[in-house]
Amino acid sequence: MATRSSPARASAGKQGGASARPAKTAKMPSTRSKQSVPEPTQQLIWPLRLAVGIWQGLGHLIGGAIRRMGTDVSGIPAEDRRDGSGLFFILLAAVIATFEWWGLTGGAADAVHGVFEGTFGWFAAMLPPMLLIFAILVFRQPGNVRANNRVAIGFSLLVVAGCALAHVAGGLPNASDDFAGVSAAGGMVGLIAGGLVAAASPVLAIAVFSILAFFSLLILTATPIRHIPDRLRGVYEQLIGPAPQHELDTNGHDQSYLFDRDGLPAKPKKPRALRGRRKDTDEAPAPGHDSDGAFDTPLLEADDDETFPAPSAAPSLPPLPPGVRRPTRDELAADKIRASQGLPTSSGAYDATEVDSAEGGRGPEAVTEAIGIVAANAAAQGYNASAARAIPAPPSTVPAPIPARSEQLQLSGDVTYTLPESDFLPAGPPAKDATDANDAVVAALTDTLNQFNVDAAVTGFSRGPTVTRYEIELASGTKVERVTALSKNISYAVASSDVRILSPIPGKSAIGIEIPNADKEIVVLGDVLRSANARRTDHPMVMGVGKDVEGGFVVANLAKMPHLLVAGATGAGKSSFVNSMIVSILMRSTPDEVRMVMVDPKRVELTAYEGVPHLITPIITNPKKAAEALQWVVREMDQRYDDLANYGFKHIDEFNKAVKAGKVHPPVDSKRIIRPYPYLLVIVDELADLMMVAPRDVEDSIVRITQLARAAGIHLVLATQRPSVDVVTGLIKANVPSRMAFATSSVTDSRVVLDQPGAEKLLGQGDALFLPMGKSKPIRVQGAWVTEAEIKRVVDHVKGQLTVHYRDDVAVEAPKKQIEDDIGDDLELLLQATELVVTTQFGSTSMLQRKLRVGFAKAGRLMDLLESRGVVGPSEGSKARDVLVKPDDLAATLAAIRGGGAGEGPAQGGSDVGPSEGPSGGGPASPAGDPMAAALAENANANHGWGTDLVAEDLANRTEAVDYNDGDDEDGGEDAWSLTGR
Ligand SMILES: Nc1ncnc2c1ncn2[C@@H]1O[C@H](COP(=O)(O)OP(=O)(O)OP(=O)(O)O)[C@@H](O)[C@H]1O
Repeated sequence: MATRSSPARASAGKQGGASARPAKTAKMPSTRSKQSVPEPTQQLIWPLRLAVGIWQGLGHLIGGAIRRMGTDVSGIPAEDRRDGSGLFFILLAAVIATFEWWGLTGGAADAVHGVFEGTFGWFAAMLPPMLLIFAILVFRQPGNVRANNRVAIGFSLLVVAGCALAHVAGGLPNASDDFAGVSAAGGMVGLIAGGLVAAASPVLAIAVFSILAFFSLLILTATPIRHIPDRLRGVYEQLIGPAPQHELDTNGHDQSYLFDRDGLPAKPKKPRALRGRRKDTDEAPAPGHDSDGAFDTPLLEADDDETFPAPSAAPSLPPLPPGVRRPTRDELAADKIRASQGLPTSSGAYDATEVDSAEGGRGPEAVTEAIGIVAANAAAQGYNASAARAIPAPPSTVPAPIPARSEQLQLSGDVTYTLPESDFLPAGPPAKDATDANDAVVAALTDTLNQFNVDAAVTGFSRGPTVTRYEIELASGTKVERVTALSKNISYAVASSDVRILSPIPGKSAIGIEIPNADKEIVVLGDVLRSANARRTDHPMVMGVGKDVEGGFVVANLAKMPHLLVAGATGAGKSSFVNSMIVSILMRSTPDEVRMVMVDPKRVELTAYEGVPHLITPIITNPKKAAEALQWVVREMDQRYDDLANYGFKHIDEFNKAVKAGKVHPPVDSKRIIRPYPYLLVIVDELADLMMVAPRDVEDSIVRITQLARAAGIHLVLATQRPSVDVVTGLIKANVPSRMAFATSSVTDSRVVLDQPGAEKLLGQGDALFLPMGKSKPIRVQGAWVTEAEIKRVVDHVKGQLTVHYRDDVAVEAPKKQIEDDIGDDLELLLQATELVVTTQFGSTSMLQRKLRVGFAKAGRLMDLLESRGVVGPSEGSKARDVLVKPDDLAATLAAIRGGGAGEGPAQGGSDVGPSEGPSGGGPASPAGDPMAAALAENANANHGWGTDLVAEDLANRTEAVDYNDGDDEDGGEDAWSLTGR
């Protein structure tokens, strides 16, 4: 390590203190670059300009059509397209086909034919399809330079090998006396390549060029040699059909039908550690062991074959030219224009105004300018930017559709359900591996390290969508603290206050410095769902989370989280995340597999989903009703546990699997139809509103659900913009193991969410720290973005498939009655006490004693009643209690207490979640000594639904047997879950 000296450090070091006088040298390039340089096309004479214009127009026309074919990739920004080149290859293919395939003759045609044939022999006829394939790649993925280069190299080698073999097969003609023979064989290419080797031995030539042809095919298909058997098997299965023995996971989902990024069945996993991958080394569970695998994690990670090339394959960055041009200014300008034109940030991602103020009010142009100045300075000192290389990002997904589900999506009621098409979520612009802004930051960091004589070097960086992580390696004997102590200077050098230092990068002997990109990129949900990670499984609870700092897609299984807390300040990206989550579910699951309860006290965030058949109740906007719905979830959970216990299963997945296999039978005398239980996802998009209304009830329900619901297939997602201890209480936190922290307003809030600082330094707008259950270090991700138009398209499709059937039992059975009775004759006193406590905002028992002239015991009782109604917090010893109701809400609180006291508790008003006139009071008289019958009776009484639909006769029978007291329930029980297709 001590002897390692990168060119960057060595050269910059030699310059010594030169960097101490940056102003003079730095100004020059900056001033120069401000002069308006005419566009290259403007300098051309007009006929030429016209020709260029026509060429580009034609290119865009053809390119646009090709991009819309299959998976729509028309979102590629205009400045990233290479349509002119694509058009060139298409025309070349057309010209060669005209002469070589259709044999156009006479005059110039003969000459052209002579050139092609003379050069490539009869192999010239093979060129058009190759050129056409290459043109399509250039049109559809112009940014994927690495893949395009690979294909170009593959084709070139194939042509050389083909021509050489044709030359040998043509009898090794000689150019001087038989040029016609050369043209009829492998042309000049064949003569030169094949002739040289064949001079030694024709057999050797055949062997060499056959091997070369074979390798060129491997290069073209990006197939490492060791993967050849898998690929062949994949091709075989594509042609003949998959092997029959598919393994099902415990939920009955096919686990063996997994896809790699080429759409072929994936190969078996290899130990990740051996491949030297930079990401976390958690091994995803083997297929078929989904729910009980050791080291289980909610994260889904893809196989890591050639998708992570060795660092030596990394493209070296071009050195910064002297004078440093500032293309990021253009890129930002283009970004802003795109934003203002709604392309592709059409629904507000990175609003143009927000781009302007992204860096502490100075604006990204100022940042870029500052970075450019430092870079110019470093360049003037001989800095060589190629010392630090872009660490190749995980592959950007080759647009491929979300794979068709391997099972027949047959719903109960004989309804065939079609999941939304993959192209409902279009592809985003291709990710960039490195930009000039990254070079400039590398230069600035190197400069800073040199200025402070720290023996360290920037050895690489990995670019994510919003931040880039630069890696710094220390020479031996250099303290880590020497770099971490420079955090303020680094911030200064790169002109960003949002610098985050990771020491070390988990799993690496390197310091990571995360710096926001001046040119951020949007992570589109469609891309995340099409990534190899997401395509590994068709589990219905898998959601697209976003992209990590290394540019890898982050995909997680909500069923394994098993509960998630989402927190962050206003505008940080919570609702966008919740939208991505819901759309992921709608894209991948049927209503028979996943049902949702949505709680949206803000009333605007989730309205788009009203009426989707995955809902079990209309979207709940009233916090009080939400608290009741949570109590229903607890009852549902108990219900499921009863079934698990009665039938002897430990997890709902096993129960469902057994039901699907026909192994679960109801008791002989019952006509109960047992169906699989769907997963139940409960989404609360503002926990604080619920905690304001009924802190104790809500906390109790949440704690009960989170402690037990995993096995019952019930999962909670709690979002809040107020991650304070009164909202996210210790008990809630202890039971919600997975966390998603968006930018918080303080380090205290970050600690509440993550138990560690970090979230306060996030950038907002979807930048987040994701801490899935079982991980100790959060992963920095840029959340996936889904536009309103995409949401609408998916929702319309889903609603078109099925009519929603809400359950009518998601309500509470008179829960407050007992408490209301507690008030007894003290209603007036309680109202006065409420008024007193709320107006003074002082929750003191002795104050009640004095002002209301009551004894200590009475005052204490009033205070307990106030606590039970959420007016004051719990007792804190001798201190006054917290008052939870603001003076503005006094009238509503008094009305609620009055209503409750008069025997019309809030639960009995019109309910968001259905009428509460379900079976009331007392459990049914179950047939003595028959636990199964008792459980069934409980089903019918408390919870007519899920996998336990009862046919009408059965209900009628048991109405007699169990004193079933409400005829309405027969209807409810019968059709609560029957899904009618359209
Ligand atoms: N993943 C993302 N990618 C790009 N931009 C995003 C992303 N998430 C959020 N934004 C930007 O941030 C804005 C605010 O996001 P969002 O409404 O989700 O925040 P929020 O945390 O839910 O705020 P509130 O609590 O006020 O509802 C969005 O309008 C969008 O411009």
